[in-house]
Amino acid sequence: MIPDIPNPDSEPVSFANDRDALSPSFLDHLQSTSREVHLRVEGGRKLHGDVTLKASKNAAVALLCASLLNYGVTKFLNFPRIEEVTRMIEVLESIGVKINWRDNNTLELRRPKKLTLENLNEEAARKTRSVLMLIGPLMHDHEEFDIPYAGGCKLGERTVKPHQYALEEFGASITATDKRYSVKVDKKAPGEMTLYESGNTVTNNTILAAAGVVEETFIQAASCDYMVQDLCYFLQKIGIEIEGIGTPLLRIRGLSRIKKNIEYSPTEDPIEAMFFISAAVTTDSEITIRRVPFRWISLELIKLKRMGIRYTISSPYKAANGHVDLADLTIHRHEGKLSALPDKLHPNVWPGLNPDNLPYFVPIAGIATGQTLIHDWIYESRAIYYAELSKLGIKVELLDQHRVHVRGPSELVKANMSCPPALRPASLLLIGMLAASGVSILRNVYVINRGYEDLAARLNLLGASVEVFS
Ligand SMILES: CC(=O)N[C@H]1[C@@H](OP(=O)(O)OP(=O)(O)OC[C@H]2O[C@@H](n3ccc(=O)[nH]c3=O)[C@H](O)[C@@H]2O)O[C@H](CO)[C@@H](O)[C@@H]1O
Ligand SMILES: C=C(OP(=O)(O)O)C(=O)O
Repeated sequence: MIPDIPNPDSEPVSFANDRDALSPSFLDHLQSTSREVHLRVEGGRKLHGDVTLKASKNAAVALLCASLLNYGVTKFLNFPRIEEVTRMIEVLESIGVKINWRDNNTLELRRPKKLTLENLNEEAARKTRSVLMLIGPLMHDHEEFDIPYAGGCKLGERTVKPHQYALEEFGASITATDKRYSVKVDKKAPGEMTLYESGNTVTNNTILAAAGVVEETFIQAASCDYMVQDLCYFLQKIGIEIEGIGTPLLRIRGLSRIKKNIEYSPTEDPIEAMFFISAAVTTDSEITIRRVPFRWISLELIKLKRMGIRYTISSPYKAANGHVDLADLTIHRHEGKLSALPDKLHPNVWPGLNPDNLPYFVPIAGIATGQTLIHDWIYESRAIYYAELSKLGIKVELLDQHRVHVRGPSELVKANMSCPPALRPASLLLIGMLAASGVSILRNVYVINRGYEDLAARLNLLGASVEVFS
């Protein structure tokens, strides 16, 4: 019988009505971090010039967990210096991994023979959902261990069941005791298995478990999203056989021990690309975004084109990992000639519209003529945060906890606001503030810094005026 394990994210998000959900005191209450860094945004400026994308948070955290499989030196190039990576580094260092930044974006890691799991930094671990992906690699050399409840964006209930069910196939039994997952391992090879959900972190966890099994594992209903592909390319480089990358059917033949000195460059972030696209469109600016993994946002680009956004794409070239096609994307000015899509916008697992890119359509819809229905079915309460944009003048009507109507065109106005405890919704406020004339204040931006490196400086190079203060 499968033990029922509680989900830490099932706790706090239940809203009596929209007004409760949007009140500043409620948001302040939800804000969990003590690192108080704020932004002062002088908005209403046109952006210009070009910006180069960084690698993604979501591949980076999976790669950090994967580095535990390697007893040699793992060197990651082009690695993002973001809060989420810092939290995972704190966790890995606390269990004995030697980690150094060799230069600004080169990270070197070497695990010890024996990890000191009893010293695991719980405070850092509880701030990220990615610690769940430690279970897959740790299963290979530990029969019993604990992982604290995972954190991450607060978006309503986020299930951990798929992780439990998938890892059970490899012989892990996971129970919850005192805000921790206790894992007991009696290792076995599942052969063929099907994931309970095609989630990204669960797919990565399963791949990391399969990477230590010498028999072939055939995984069905795998996520084929970008961070899964990046993880697979890294694992291939350290000697794991993987077939089916970019498809829901993965065949993996692992190794019992890996000791290699290896270098790997994760791919540029398709979600950061969408952040800059949304910033350019909302401020009606022309900018060039360099190193865009454009095939990972092809559906997003088609939707934008149908709304009237004009863009040009350079000839493709390869990412540093030699696998992913990149191009430079120029977003042209629309001069107010955008129209709402007649059909609803909704996310899906790849190759659908990326769940983390959906939010960036809210400000865009806000300046387009007409009404857009945005249906965020993936998360239980992320749509509630979209209504925060109404404080910046965008007409967002919350229909229920998953759906909003956005009516445009709107004139954006300055505001003084706190970040909600979710990365993409918080970054929407920054986009709105860039477009609103006058000085806006965005308080406590830790949640944005979880996923984007040096955003204020990079926006300022594009002609924005964003000052960081604490
Ligand atoms: C570190 C990392 O990579 N985080 C990403 C990852 O989180 P992660 O993979 O952890 O996402 P979750 O497991 O929380 O899944 C997100 C939501 O989608 C639902 N769901 C997912 C798959 C599915 O086939 N059916 C389904 O209903 C889940 O029940 C959950 O409510 O994927 C999310 C969805 O793209 C992204 O927002 C996160 O940025
Ligand atoms: C939901 C997100 O992240 P996480 O899974 O790390 O909470 C996100 O990156 O938008």
